[in-house]
Amino acid sequence: MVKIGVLGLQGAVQEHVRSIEACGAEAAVIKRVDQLKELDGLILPGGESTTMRRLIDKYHFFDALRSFGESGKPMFGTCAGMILLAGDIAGQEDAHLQLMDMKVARNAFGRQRESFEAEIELRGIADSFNAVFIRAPYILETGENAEALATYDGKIVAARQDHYLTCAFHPELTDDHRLTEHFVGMVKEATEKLASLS
Ligand SMILES: NC(=O)CC[C@H](N)C(=O)O
Repeated sequence: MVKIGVLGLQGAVQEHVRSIEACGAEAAVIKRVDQLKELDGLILPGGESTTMRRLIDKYHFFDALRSFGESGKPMFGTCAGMILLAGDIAGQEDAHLQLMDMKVARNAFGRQRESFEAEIELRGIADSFNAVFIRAPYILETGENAEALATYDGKIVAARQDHYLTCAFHPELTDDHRLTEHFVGMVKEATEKLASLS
């Protein structure tokens, strides 16, 4: 069984744990850097990216999170987690982990639409998926290696690049676990591949 962590510094942590377990994988809340080495994959949850970044620095997670991704272990960033993964953030000089080749815009759906739900198509994953958006970002552009998996209102709201997965909404807040299941599949695949290399 693969073990998937949820970065537990801030945000929607428990809901992701429940969702990982519903997909038949083992889940762990990660609060210390040394816990990362037990993991096959990691979810960066939704919450507040600025606060999360402050805590990442405070608890010395920054380099460890980058190395985790660079070692080939899958990461899934949801909402604020998408902002943390992005290589470029509109209107901001410094991005955070810069593990995914994409430019994102924060709080991008506007004030009138702070939170909403929408049915979207997740390419290759679900024809119709109820997506919960909360002060959501979206992807303005993706690099060559990234593949857009979903759009809403003409904006890219989910993407995959190699072993990185990201979405602008909160898949952990409904009982539809298909996107998390997709990530669990990515983790299984990567774990087998990394084992065969070692
Ligand atoms: N629900 C969320 O994760 C919101 C993200 C938040 N707007 C941010 O910039 O971090």
